[in-house]
Amino acid sequence: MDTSPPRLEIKDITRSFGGRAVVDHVSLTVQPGQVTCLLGPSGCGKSTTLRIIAGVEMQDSGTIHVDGELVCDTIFRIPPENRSIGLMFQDFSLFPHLTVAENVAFGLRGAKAEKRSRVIQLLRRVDLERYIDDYPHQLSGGEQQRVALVRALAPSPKIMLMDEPFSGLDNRLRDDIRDDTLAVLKEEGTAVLLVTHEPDEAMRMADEIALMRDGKIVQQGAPYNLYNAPKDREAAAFFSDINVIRGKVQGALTETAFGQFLAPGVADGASVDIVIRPQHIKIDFDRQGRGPNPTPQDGTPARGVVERARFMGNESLVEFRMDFDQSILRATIPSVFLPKTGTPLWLMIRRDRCFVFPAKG
Ligand SMILES: Nc1ncnc2c1ncn2[C@@H]1O[C@H](COP(=O)(O)OP(=O)(O)OP(=O)(O)O)[C@@H](O)[C@H]1O
Repeated sequence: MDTSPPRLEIKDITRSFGGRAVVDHVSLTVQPGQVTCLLGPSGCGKSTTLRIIAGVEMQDSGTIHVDGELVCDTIFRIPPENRSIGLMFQDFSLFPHLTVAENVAFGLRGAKAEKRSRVIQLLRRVDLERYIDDYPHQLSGGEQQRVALVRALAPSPKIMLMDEPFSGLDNRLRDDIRDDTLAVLKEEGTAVLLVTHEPDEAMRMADEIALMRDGKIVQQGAPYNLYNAPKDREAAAFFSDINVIRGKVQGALTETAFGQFLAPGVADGASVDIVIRPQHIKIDFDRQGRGPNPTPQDGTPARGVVERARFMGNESLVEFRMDFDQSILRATIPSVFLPKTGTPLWLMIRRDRCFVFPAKG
């Protein structure tokens, strides 16, 4: 078993502005070669956490360790430039008056020949060696971003902090650059803490996601754990559109139009939200009112009438007005399926893919 300390460890970090805890007892660790994403909505405190680790913002309490050594508490503080931390932001601001080579070499110390060889090695790695003597304005946005990446990596930082580094790039370019960036960071063995508000980006990049809300980390784990076992309704909703069916609990069960659902540990009379993602709703035909033949796993079917159907590219999104309470439920189907408005259809929900949470409010 590896007993070496984490590359980055922050413990119980808190920071308040005007009496409001913007970062509220945040703890996390990142191992070498691991990418951890701090994921959360705008304003939840992600960037402030990153700025504290970088050393440009002071925490009110808590500690930061790198490879087991104290970097910062409320008394002792290693200055930002000595923390072996690379930074990469959305606004990647290369120096316009310096060539690509000079930009990449900017944070490097040592002999000229040595620096040049590290610059060439890195530019070759991101397939940009041919631009070595060009100026940033001669490069596309994606190329500039790759130069910014290798500039940050040039001094071989132990940790890379990235704040929405890809949000300035257009969609298709972004996927390629994300994958390239990830490959380079893994190869260099850098520990990465990446801030993003986009769940897709976090799922694509992260070994581990720390989901943040109102200054706190509410759930932490591998992307599939957060997606498949969200802690609450909001965590489920952060990763995809959701449908919510509310029910009252009696004897640890709740009765709905889709049949009974288990609600263990919830008191009699309390309400629960049954959360189901649109891709886990099954659709069947009406067959002149005879309806479907559900399997035990599908549970009881409930009838709805198509409100509207749209083709989304790789799936169709169908909205139903449900007979039982006139609420709207949304289902996605991975093909072209565009029933006419007013068509009666039956819906079943995949019980193994439902989440039951105590209702709030
Ligand atoms: N220096 C400061 N003084 C006062 N308030 C601040 C300061 N820095 C951040 N805040 C506030 O703290 C909250 C969290 O900001 P932060 O930038 O960390 O959030 P974020 O999750 O990174 O959001 P975004 O994705 O929009 O950048 C915001 O409400 C912000 O206005």
